[in-house]
Formats: sequence, structure tokens, C-alpha cells
Amino acid sequence: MNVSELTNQAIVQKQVYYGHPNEQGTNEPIQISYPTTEVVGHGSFGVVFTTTIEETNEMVAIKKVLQDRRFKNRELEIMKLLKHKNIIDLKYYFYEKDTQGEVYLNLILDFMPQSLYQRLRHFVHQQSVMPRLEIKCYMYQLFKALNYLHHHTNVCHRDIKPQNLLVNPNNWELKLCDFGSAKQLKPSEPNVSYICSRYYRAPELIFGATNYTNQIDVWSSACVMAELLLGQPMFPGESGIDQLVEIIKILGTPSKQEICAMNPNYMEHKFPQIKPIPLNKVFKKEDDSTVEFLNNMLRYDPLERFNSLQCLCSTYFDELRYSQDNLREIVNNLDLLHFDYQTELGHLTNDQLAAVKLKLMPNII
Ligand SMILES: Nc1ncnc2c1ncn2[C@@H]1O[C@H](COP(=O)(O)OP(=O)(O)OP(=O)(O)O)[C@@H](O)[C@H]1O
Repeated sequence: MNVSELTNQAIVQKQVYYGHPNEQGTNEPIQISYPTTEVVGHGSFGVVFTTTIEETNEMVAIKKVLQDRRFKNRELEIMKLLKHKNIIDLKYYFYEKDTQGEVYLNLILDFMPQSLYQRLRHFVHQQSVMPRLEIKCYMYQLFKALNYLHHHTNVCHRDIKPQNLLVNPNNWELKLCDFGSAKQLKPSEPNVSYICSRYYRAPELIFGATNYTNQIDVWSSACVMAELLLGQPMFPGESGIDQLVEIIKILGTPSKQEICAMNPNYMEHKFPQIKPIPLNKVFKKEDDSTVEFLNNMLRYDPLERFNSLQCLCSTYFDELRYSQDNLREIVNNLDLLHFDYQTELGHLTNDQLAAVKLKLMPNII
């Protein structure tokens, strides 16, 4: 007797397509069955529930979103492109109609037990802090995901926040999810600036830029790291514009040059002159490499801000590269020191590749 028989859950059968077509490029539908279960997540675009596929025993999350018949679903198109260890994988998808004739798209995804938001709340409720090494392992995996996303697929996620980072607290694995706001940015085409959740919005978005780059995801990631260290959001803005006030309170007023780098069309330059607070005063208990790393990411000018590969190369992560004993086992289990030449380092010139290899894979000759 299986679990669904014990709990009296109805088994449904669906014709589904694979998330990634086979080597021949064909994608014939197959049939799968799973017990219907309760919803675990409510998003702004749909519901998420978790279940187990009977045929393969895979634990999955099914995200069901209303499909506008006039447009291709961008989340589906992007998820079909993505294949990376630190990004939630699209296993299958299918469409279904409800009784009113509305069409829903169902994305069948890898299951992960918790979001980073829930993981952090666990420590806050215990009045303890997240272990610094655990934070480092999550941040490294996030930048591995972003390096692949930004440099191999040219996709910008546009909604990096703790709720969209799924983790396994038992082995510290992290996977990026929710590509509902993601887009392939092209330098010649403008993009809407009203994306990304408030606390994590890069200053160029607050300045209304439409020519922003993948660097907005690095800003959001720095905000996530800061929140894990502080136990609360670093820039808790109460409204769109208050978000900028929160940033200025710590980083100081941006210079004319920095405002121009964020949005060349922004003409109103009237800000009270606020002096920056050095980050070693904000993060009093953290070591120098942690503070320096945050300094390299929390820059107004997106071009001065580290990109995702520079982040991976930061000395902050040296502890993982030169680890021993228990930590080395964790690093090996998470495969942190392995990089795929084509999909993770393929955008580099030979000289750059040699330097990056030396930094990221110090033990591999
Ligand atoms: N693969 C998964 N495994 C486990 N839980 C998941 C998975 N995907 C999503 N969830 C849960 O469902 C929630 C909502 O998922 P998701 O962010 O993809 O939906 P959304 O409708 O875009 O949400 P939002 O409006 O918050 O951005 C997540 O925060 C998480 O708690």
C-alpha cells in the first residue's frame, strides 16, 4: 500500500511534455500520475503544491499559473533554456483547462524543502544567528547560478530575494527559483524599471532606469547576504522612494557621476548631503574579507559593482577553496569547485580563463 492509498488521496493522470527536449530535439508527450496534495505556496501569479510522481518516485513542486492565450509564457520559455545545478530544474510541463474554459500552465519542478527566508526565520526565532559558513556556501551557489544565467544565457532574474532561493538545510544546497520576472536583456531594448521586490531593488531601478543590466541581480544578492548576516533586511524601505532614503542613510548621497551612471536621463539632482557609514561599522562582527566583499557589491555605479564571476573570485570565498576536513567534505558534496568550461566559463578569453581557473580551481592543474 502506498502513501496515497493510506491517506485516501486521489491520483491524477496527466499528459506532460519534458522540460528539455531530447537529443533529437523532439518532445513527444508522456503520461505521469501523482496524488493531488495541498497547496504549499501562494504567489502573486498562481499556486504551488508538492507531490511525488508515481512512475519515477521524484518529489516535485507543481507551479500552476493562469495562461494568457495571447502571449507565449516567458517563464516557461526561459526555464526550458536553463540547466544548472543551482537553478530549479523544469522537469515537465502541461496545460489544463478549468470549467470556465480558462487555460492554466503547470510547471513541474525539482522539489526543495525550504526557502532561504524560512531558514533565516528559524534562526531569528531561536534568537541565534545563521552559521557564517552556511551563509558563505549559499552565497557561493547563488553566484554560480547567476554567473551561468548572466554569461551563458544572458538572462536577468530580476527578482532575487530570500523567498526565491530554495535550500536544503541538511546539506546547505541552494537553488534559484521563480523565473516569472526573468528576461533576456538586450542593450538596444528598454526594460521596465518597476520590477524586483522593494528591499532588494538596485538603486538604478529606483532612479527609473530602463537601460539597466544583469548587475541589478548582484545588488539584490548583496542585500540577501547582508540580511543573512544582520538577521533583518539591510534597506527596509517603507515605500518606493523611502527605499532610496534607506540606501542613502548607509551608502551616503550618490555623486552626480554615480547618478548619471545609474540613469543618464535623471535630471533632478536635489538630495540632502549625507555622509556614508563605513560598512565595518554596520557589520561590526564580520571579518575584513566579508566587509570588503559587501563593499564591492554595494556600489551605486553598476559598472563599478562586481559582476557575478568577480563575486565568485572574491577572497571572501577563499575559505571554501582552501578548506579541509569537514568543510572540504561539504564543499565536495555540493560540487562547489567544479566548473563546466562551456556553460560557466565559455565567455572568457584564453588569458582570462587561465587567471580565473587559477583562482576558482586552485587544486586543479
Ligand atoms: N521547487 C520548489 N520546491 C519547493 N517549494 C517551492 C518550489 N517552487 C516554489 N515553491 C514554494 O512556492 C512559493 C512561491 O513560488 P514562486 O515564487 O515560484 O511563485 P510566484 O507565484 O512567482 O510567487 P511570488 O509572487 O512570491 O514571486 C515559494 O516561495 C516556495 O515557498
